[in-house]
Amino acid sequence: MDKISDVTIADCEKSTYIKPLRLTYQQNGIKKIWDAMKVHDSVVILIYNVTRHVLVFVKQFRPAVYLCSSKVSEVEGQRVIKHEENPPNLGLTYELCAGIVDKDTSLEQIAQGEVLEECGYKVPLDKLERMCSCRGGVGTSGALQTMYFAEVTDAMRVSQGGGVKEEGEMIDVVDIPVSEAMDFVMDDNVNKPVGMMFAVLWFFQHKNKHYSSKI
Ligand SMILES: Nc1ncnc2c1ncn2[C@@H]1O[C@H](COP(=O)(O)OP(=O)(O)O[C@H]2O[C@H](CO)[C@@H](O)[C@H](O)[C@H]2O)[C@@H](O)[C@H]1O
Ligand SMILES: [Mg+2]
Repeated sequence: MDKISDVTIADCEKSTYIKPLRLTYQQNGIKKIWDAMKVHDSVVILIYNVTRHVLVFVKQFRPAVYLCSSKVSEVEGQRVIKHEENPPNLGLTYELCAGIVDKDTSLEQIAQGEVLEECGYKVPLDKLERMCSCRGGVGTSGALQTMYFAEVTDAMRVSQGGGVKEEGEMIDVVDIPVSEAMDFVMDDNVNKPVGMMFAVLWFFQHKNKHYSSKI
């Protein structure tokens, strides 16, 4: 379990990752205001390890999830989250391997890099199958998320993954047997984004019959 401590909260003045903006516009002649946020587009990858018939997910501490689930206190005029009262697992999530689109390369190349960095599998570009794309956070950001499927084998595992250490990433790779995947994504006690649930359903719809017949 990650040790989280000394959590303070401040307004976000300037960020590389998010930019809050206010739009004014007219809709059918009615004046309106909407507060929106510019964030990076992203890629996510559902990884299926055919050697062991497991789906490969990542587990990490997500500060935004921790913030949403925690009680914020004030200590000497400073907003804080007391880790003694708000256990770090409130912010732990299970997700698909994912990354933001912050480089000027193809989405497939970004996806390939994330699978290697986060999960340790070296996947050829032509093994990345585009699943679909969708909009995230339609009320606030509306960023585009492109989803891929990658079939991997144990032989393609070249490292433990875990994220880019120099960037401070701390990611656990979690294998879930296909036979347990539905129960896992439907478990309300497991924090996860909706995209992960969709991807598992997609897997059962489009892939699992094909693999089951080979076992
Ligand atoms: N807001 C922030 N504040 C500070 N540092 C930040 C930050 N956002 C990113 N970073 C830094 O940039 C790194 C980028 O990480 P990734 O490219 O793996 O994207 P991530 O998986 O977080 O989000 C992707 O995957 C998740 C899960 O699907 C999607 O919700 C999301 O839109 C998508 O970008 C992080 O490790 C962190 O160092
Ligand atoms: Mg990531």
